Amino acid sequence: MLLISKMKSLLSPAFSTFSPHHLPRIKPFLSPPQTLISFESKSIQKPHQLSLCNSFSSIKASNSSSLTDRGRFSCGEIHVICGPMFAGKTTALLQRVQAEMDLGRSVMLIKSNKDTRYGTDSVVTHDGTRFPCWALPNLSSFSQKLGAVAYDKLDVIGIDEAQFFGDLYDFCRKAADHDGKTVIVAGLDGDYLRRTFGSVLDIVPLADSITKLTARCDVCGKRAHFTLRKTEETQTELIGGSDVYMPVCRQHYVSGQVVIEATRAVLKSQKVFDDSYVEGVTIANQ
Ligand SMILES: Nc1ncnc2c1ncn2[C@@H]1O[C@H](COP(=O)(O)OP(=O)(O)O)[C@@H](O)[C@H]1O
Ligand SMILES: Cc1cn([C@H]2C[C@H](O)[C@@H](COP(=O)(O)O)O2)c(=O)[nH]c1=O
Ligand SMILES: [Zn+2]
Repeated sequence: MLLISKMKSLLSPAFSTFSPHHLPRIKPFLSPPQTLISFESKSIQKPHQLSLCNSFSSIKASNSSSLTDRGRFSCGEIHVICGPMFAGKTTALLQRVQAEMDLGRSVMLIKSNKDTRYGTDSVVTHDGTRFPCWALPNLSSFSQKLGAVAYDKLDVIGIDEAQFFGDLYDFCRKAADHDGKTVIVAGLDGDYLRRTFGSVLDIVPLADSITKLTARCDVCGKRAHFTLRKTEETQTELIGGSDVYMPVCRQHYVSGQVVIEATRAVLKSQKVFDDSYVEGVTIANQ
């Protein structure tokens, strides 16, 4: 009974779901990443966090690595923004990050260094809005690169192109559960074949909220849930924009895949033919 009543006292009101539509429009930033960290800013504890945090504060007090240098344990959160390409995932991430900054929270943005389309110092949306970031090969290097003191003072970590980070699960779990960070993750849930992409879906069980956004089908204008690859390449990871990919509805994904797979097959058999022709010519010339 005691245990049940203690558990009840730990339960806070239901978490509100993050909806990017309720967030203010962001202003583009052109300053270097360091300016995103406001060391003077106070971390804001939302009411729904208080009972849980306070209940654990005595346990956490014995574990100095769980305490911020502001002298108290702060609960973290994980919010996932997923969907196909061109759905506005990066836009929503930047809006959320801007909203956190407006609340005086210190923020840093990370993206994968695999995507160098717009350089390595900014997250850039498809319509050109920019925000300074660090481009990293993995997430585990982040706190070390930032340094323990700066990491401790950081409230919010935004991650773009999350599908490219193999260590996403471990990073998010530690950052939210142990280090008290709010982690906002944007990434593709599926690849061009609609297979799960990287670890984005693995963090769903860890998350406070999941937002799946949709784009507009490039063919018919209906809601697009999928990304069609227009080229013959078949590797999972292939950096590109509208030159390589288009957002499509289910109907146009299915019909588009038929056409593209047939084209890929023709190009492949053509390549086999060309290669054997070149080989034959080479042998004949020897
Ligand atoms: N088919 C498209 N090709 C190019 N740009 C598009 C297309 N559809 C939408 N966009 C633009 O992309 C913006 C969303 O960009 P972004 O937030 O970077 O999306 P995501 O991160 O989901 O790929 C939209 O506001 C729109 O201006
Ligand atoms: C579908 C798909 C996409 N990619 C790459 C293409 C882009 O570089 C990024 C997605 O960027 P966005 O911000 O979501 O527009 O991922 C890939 O490598 N493989 C795929 O199957
Ligand atoms: Zn369509």
